[in-house]
Amino acid sequence: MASLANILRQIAEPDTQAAQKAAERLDSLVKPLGSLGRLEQLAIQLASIRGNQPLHFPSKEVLVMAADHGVWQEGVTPSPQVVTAIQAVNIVQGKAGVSVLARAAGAQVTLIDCGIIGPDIPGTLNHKIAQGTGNIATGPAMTREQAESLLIWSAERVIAKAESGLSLLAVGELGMANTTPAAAMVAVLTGAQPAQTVGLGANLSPDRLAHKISVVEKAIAVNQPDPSDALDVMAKVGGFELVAMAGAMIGAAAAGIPLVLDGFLSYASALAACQIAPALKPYLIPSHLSAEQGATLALEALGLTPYFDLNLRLGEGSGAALALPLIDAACAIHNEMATLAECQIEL
Ligand SMILES: O=C(O)c1ccc[n+]([C@@H]2O[C@H](COP(=O)([O-])O)[C@@H](O)[C@H]2O)c1
Ligand SMILES: Cc1cc2nc[nH]c2cc1C
Repeated sequence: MASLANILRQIAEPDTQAAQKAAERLDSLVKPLGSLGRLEQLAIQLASIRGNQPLHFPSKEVLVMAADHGVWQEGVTPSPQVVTAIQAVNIVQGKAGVSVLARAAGAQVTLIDCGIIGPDIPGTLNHKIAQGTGNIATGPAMTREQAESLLIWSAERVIAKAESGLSLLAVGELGMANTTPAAAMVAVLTGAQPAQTVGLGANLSPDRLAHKISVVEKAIAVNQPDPSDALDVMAKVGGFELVAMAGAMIGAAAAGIPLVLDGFLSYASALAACQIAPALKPYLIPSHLSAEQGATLALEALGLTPYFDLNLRLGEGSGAALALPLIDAACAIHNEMATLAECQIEL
């Protein structure tokens, strides 16, 4: 296993010349200057990541990280814990929201079991760290060693996939109760109060919100995570799938491929990943604004503006999968539109 420092060293700055070339090409196309709005900025960002390679993403993966959470015991979610295992099966069998949306976008779905309670699940990639995390309301989610080795394992897997042809990665997650550790991570990493980062998750009854906030406050008080040490924050108040997503982000940047974010849980992971590796930021592509309370705060802390807001809060990578056609569209305008000159238009 490589060291984290070694992986971080592989993250290159995006290619400013390629970005400049793409910007010039977009300005020459048969349209009023800038009229394709943020699609143009997206094409420029993608070009800066692709460098000399054609602006095209033939091989896309939606990577779903899944695990269970000890804090489920605190009554912070209405979902039975076994839904994590059941829905993992649905995802790999092509029946879940993310499966359908990824299929429509021409992307493959991979589900990594980082710690789902129960036996190994056929069709998933098994990397169980434990049968769920520790309960963050009473102690750490995992050890620092577990967090670091999972982060590195996840980054290395993405690097290996990119070496065998993967050109674009979208992340997603699955884990009953995981909006609780994610809210704790976002609070600690941004300095916000838990009351600003805790939301209703997957339909928690609003009269249980105050309890969920108190669980996050307790998790922070009991574990005392160090806000300047994202690995400490993830180990103490995070979750296996949240660490694995952060690792995938680091791996994508190290491999020079774009990484599409999903919802609130991916924002929490991105905040941690960006603290560990600030150089990965230019590789991140937001998709949607999650409906979870705290989503705007987390995205603002990341300095990212989402591309769409459909009131989604499914997770699984569903919003990230929905952004893939937008990415193809940004490439297509850059590659296929005629120029003003070809059409004898002078502006
Ligand atoms: O993606 C989001 O923004 C999002 C917001 C709320 C809930 N979820 C999904 O719902 C589960 C967590 O919700 P909860 O209420 O059990 O903490 C987990 O499996 C997530 O994929 C996802
Ligand atoms: C059915 C179901 C599917 C999910 N997918 C992500 N979180 C979920 C929570 C539930 C309850």
